[in-house]
Amino acid sequence: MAQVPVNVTVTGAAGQIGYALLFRIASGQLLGPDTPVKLRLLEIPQAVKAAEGTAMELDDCAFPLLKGIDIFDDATQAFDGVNVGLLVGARPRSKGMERADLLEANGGIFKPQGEAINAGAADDVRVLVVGNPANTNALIAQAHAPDVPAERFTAMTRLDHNRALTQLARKLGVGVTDIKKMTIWGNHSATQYPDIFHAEVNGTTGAKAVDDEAWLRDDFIPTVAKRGAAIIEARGASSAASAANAAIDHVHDWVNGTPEGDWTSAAIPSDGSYGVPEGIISSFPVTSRGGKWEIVQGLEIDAFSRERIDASVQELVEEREAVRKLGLV
Ligand SMILES: NC(=O)c1ccc[n+]([C@@H]2O[C@H](COP(=O)([O-])OP(=O)(O)OC[C@H]3O[C@@H](n4cnc5c(N)ncnc54)[C@H](O)[C@@H]3O)[C@@H](O)[C@H]2O)c1
Ligand SMILES: O=C(O)C[C@H](O)C(=O)O
Repeated sequence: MAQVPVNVTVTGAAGQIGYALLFRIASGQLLGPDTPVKLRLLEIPQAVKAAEGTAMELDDCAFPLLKGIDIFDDATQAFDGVNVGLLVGARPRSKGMERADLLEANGGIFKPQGEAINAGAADDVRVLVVGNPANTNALIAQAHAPDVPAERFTAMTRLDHNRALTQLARKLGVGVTDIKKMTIWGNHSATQYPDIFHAEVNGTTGAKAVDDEAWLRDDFIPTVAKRGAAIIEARGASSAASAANAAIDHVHDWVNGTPEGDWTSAAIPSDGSYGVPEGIISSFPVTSRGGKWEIVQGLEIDAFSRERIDASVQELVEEREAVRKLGLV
């Protein structure tokens, strides 16, 4: 029997991440080679024409799995029947903008999108927020979708995870597939903490294999945490193909499961594990089984890691306070 297509809604579809993402979704890389998809693209009215151009190109690829493309400038319509929501479109920080202004501007996007998901999403909806500040935007959307299980709202730290894998692999002269159990903790921001104490590399830990605390502290952690800014500096635009790639990885693993003997990183609502206050959407080491993320339990956290996890989590708590004051959560 022919499979029913999965509805994938992508916001910010005419943006640079959207352009790198849509073709990979349509080719089957998001959900697998046997799963047909229908794309529902959401854009602001001024960018609908550009989204139409991208849709023409998608048509021209004749992807066997792509069963339809609809374009909207209205969130309620775009999220009607959505199974997978990729919330990419966001308001970037402009010159002179304070953090509270940025959070408020994004509240104007993620509140109505949360409401639209609540109103029309399919029962199995899964949401990945990519648009920055991703963790807190996810929290805002979640707050306005009370009928959707809270754990269906996640934010992307998979790009940070992948960046950390490459940096460590380079340092050790190994392949990225030789490294398992990398972890990103906290916020998708410069306070994030990439943790190699639990990473496994050819029978030892990442930290022991490196055996160089100065490199870890002064090179690895800041390189990973500030990589987004370094890309903007070099490219004159923020990361796009790598961000799209990470979004594909996140949803693919969420739906299909993480490999045995490994884990990944995703920002998911905290259940209080590792002293992270319940409810904030923070990055953890996670596995996915049966379509659900689970936080890896029982890891020993030493003082070096504790300090860094706490700092990033504190930033998330402050962002939650700020959006609470704005009445957004
Ligand atoms: N979490 C991560 O790892 C990560 C990595 C890279 C970029 N990002 C973030 O992803 C976001 C998108 O990046 P980009 O490079 O594609 O930006 P972009 O400016 O190229 O595209 C954003 C698109 O979103 C659209 N948009 C704005 N408001 C919208 C709304 N209310 N509904 C629907 N669409 C809307 C815009 O019209 C634009 O086409 C940014 O916030 C960026 O900071 C996150
Ligand atoms: O868009 C940004 O500010 C950077 C982005 O989040 C990234 O990590 O590449």
